[in-house]
Amino acid sequence: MSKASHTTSKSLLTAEHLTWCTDGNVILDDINLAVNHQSFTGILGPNGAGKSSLLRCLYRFVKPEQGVVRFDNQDIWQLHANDYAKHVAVVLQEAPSHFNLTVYDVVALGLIPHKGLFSTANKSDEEKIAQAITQVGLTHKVQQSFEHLSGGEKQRALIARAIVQSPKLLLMDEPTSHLDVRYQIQIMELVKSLGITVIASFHDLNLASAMCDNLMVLNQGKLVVQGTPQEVITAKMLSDVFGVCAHVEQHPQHNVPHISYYYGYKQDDTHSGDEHA
Ligand SMILES: Nc1ncnc2c1ncn2[C@@H]1O[C@H](COP(=O)(O)OP(=O)(O)OP(=O)(O)O)[C@@H](O)[C@H]1O
Repeated sequence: MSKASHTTSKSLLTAEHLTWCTDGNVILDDINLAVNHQSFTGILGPNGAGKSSLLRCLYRFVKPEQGVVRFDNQDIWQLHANDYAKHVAVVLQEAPSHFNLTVYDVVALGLIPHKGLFSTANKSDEEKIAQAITQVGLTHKVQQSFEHLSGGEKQRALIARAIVQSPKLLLMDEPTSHLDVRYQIQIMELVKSLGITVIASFHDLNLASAMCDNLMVLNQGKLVVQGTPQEVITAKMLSDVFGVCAHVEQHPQHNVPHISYYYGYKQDDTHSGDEHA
């Protein structure tokens, strides 16, 4: 279990001593992290731990009080906003309002950082948009109003928009929160297959374990554990950070940690039966 990160030339994104406060409270407390090119990083942690706040600092929505975030070795606050937007796509928990826009229109918005607001899509752009819509399984909804999609369909449309943007870095805040189990797996495998760098927050720890190369666990604004799923997903971490009792074993298909939660346990039962603890 590693508690420190090491910045290397393989890092696309780094944060050093990142601290963000609001209303007199420290929300992110001296975070250090390094995310390698083409890796898939999961951010875990209990409600209120600071996952969304960290993502907001990484996509330049809020400016930290202290510390620096670097993208390709450049301080993100020294970059022109549009230059950063060309390389970084964001999929948030709450779908933005896109009144009167069809699914096609919303997915096409992914072109704006590259082409500007008023340019029209060419043939290759149109093919890219159509392919992304197919990849997320929304071909039958292409002319439907975005506002009338279900929560999961909106999430998939926004992931298609991110695919069209062709970013180097994709940041996602609980990207599977509205997806049924088939689309949770399918969409995460699609995102993984893009070969880009991904950072996503998860509440589904088994999904994160199966999909991510690296995991970072936040607790009360601090980055308390980081490493591979094997290093991070242990009964001790689940007890210490989430306050739950669980058994961790290897997933039968691909040997990553797989959690079974115990219900109605007494505190003394924690850590029972887990060789990873
Ligand atoms: N703009 C803000 N003003 C005041 N408090 C904030 C603000 N943004 C975040 N917080 C507080 O910071 C803490 C972390 O919030 P954040 O949304 O980052 O947590 P999270 O780990 O994403 O939680 P969840 O799993 O519930 O989505 C919370 O206590 C929240 O109330």
